[in-house]
Amino acid sequence: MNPTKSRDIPLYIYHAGQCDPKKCTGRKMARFELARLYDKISKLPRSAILLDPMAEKALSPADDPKKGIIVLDCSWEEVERVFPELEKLNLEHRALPYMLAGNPVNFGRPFKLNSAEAFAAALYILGYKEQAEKVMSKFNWGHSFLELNREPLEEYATAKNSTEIVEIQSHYI
Ligand SMILES: C[S@@+](CC[C@H](N)C(=O)[O-])C[C@H]1O[C@@H](n2cnc3c(N)ncnc32)[C@H](O)[C@@H]1O
Repeated sequence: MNPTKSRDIPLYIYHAGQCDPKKCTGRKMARFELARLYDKISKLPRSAILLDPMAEKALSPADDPKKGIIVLDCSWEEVERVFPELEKLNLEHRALPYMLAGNPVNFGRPFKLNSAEAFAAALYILGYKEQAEKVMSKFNWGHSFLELNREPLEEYATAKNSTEIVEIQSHYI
């Protein structure tokens, strides 16, 4: 049993200004006041968790999200160029384990989540399931992302640490 945690975790987006504003999930989250949007790296909070697909360590329930979670909203073609710009901030870089995108742009593609999916997945793994559902409720495909990944998400949420996350992930890849 892994009860859901009640207080919401602060969510931050560094917006690199590379996406189509009409399709951008980060901008939509900001409009609904579910996340704060920044266009300057210097304004981002320190000691938060940065969701980084290239990080060596996987996110796990052992991570402390109280200082918040940051997503870098940029084009997938630019991730290798933009992520190093955030190195100087001393953030906790974490990769999300194997999950499938549920959004129409990348439906069914492993690991390539959009910003809203990345937040929802991280919140779910960290035990903030209600907040994860709230984020996904603003998108008409949001429910399908959670349904598609419900089984691994439930398992990831029971892991003790990053090593266990990688072990669980190996059953899905
Ligand atoms: C590259 S942007 C693309 C945003 C997209 N244009 C949108 O409208 O949502 C997605 C961001 O979500 C986070 N993310 C996505 N998949 C991830 C993964 N497998 N591990 C860690 N972070 C991930 C990263 O912060 C990544 O930069």
